[in-house]
Amino acid sequence: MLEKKDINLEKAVLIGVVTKQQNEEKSKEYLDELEFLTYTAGGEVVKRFTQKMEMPNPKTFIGTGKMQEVAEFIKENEIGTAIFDDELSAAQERNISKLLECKVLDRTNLILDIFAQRAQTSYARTQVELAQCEYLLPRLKGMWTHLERQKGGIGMRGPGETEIETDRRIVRDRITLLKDKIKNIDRQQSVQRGNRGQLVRVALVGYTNVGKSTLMNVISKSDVFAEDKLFATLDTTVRKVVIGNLPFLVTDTVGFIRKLPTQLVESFKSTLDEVREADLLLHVVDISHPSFEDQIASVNKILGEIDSANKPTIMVFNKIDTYEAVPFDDDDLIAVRTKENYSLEEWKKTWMNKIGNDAIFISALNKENMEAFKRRVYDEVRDIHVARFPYNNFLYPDYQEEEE
Ligand SMILES: Nc1nc2c(ncn2[C@@H]2O[C@H](COP(=O)(O)OP(=O)(O)OP(=O)(O)O)[C@@H](O)[C@H]2O)c(=O)[nH]1
Ligand SMILES: [Mg+2]
Repeated sequence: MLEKKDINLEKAVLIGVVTKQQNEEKSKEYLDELEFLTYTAGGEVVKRFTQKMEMPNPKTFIGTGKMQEVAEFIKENEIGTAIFDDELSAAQERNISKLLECKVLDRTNLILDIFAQRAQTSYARTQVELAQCEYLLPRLKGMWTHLERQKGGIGMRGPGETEIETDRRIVRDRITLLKDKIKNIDRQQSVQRGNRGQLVRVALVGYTNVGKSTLMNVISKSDVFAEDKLFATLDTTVRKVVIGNLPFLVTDTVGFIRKLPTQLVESFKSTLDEVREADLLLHVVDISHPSFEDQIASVNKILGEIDSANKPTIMVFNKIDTYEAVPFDDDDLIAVRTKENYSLEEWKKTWMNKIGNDAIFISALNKENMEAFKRRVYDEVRDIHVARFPYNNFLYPDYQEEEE
């Protein structure tokens, strides 16, 4: 078994950079998200360090002066973990560990660990372990080179090499085994999927924590786990839903995140098949989140990676109950009105207006606007259904409000 990194992060510091591509505001947003990830993993952020630089330092991520400052803070405040807001190379991790003398994690580590903690079924656990192995494999060499150097000299190179090779082989064998295991489960699942027949399939997709599972529970009267932490859902749930007299299947699945580690996208491929095989996507967005537009872009990018970018999609803007515009001071003649000052009505007139019918505004929590949502989904599902079974067209008249 692969050893799971023990993350008992009571006290952590975050370290990020401000670069040309990533201004102060963006950097703050990213660190906010990193803090939420840390909290989800079970940690508490005591302090954030940022440094302005052209680009991250290839040896130590941030500069040595700044690193000294971090090291002192860590010592004085008995910090157990330093978390970097990007993927560190093996060499960077090694160098930094020496300087900081505490556990050093990067964004990918953190996400992998949350997935490991949250995986409930053996299927999810297998997929996470595969991602961990894939993350580890290219780093094994780095883990050993400094030992080799210490041993050094003639005649010592052999054993060092052998150890790396042995370790690599163990991890590679494990990867093969895990892939086989996943393939077996996939085979069983595709049989199950075959049994579901020809019903239209709708998949809930979106950034993590936007309310997919909450919406799933509302429309299918089911009880999927929803929580105000990241990646509450790892396993896929499929429910049969009936609107009007029209039955279809709805899938709730894992949420996406900016820079989702590629190893995870790879190993969750079969979970994501549910999305790939769907007839219609409901792209759920948390409109109350300050960077919801970036989140939409991240989700679209991942949808592209799994060949699902061009599916019929309804944008579901959720959490309208907590949407709050930053108040704009009309008397301030210097201030420029920006997106964060937009009211919901102003937002609706932006690019959202262009997608017209395909934008729905709801609160899954308070069940606001659910009738409009149901009508829109019904119409779309009916069109797909009718195209598939032209002969029972007459069965599905236009949507009529359900009597409560
Ligand atoms: N205010 C408000 N909160 C909501 C709404 N919908 C969901 N939430 C809350 O948002 C948090 C996340 O909800 P989930 O349904 O778990 O989100 P998810 O998209 O399934 O998240 P992952 O499974 O982690 O990807 C929970 O605390 C919900 O109660 C809403 O319409 N308004
Ligand atoms: Mg969920």
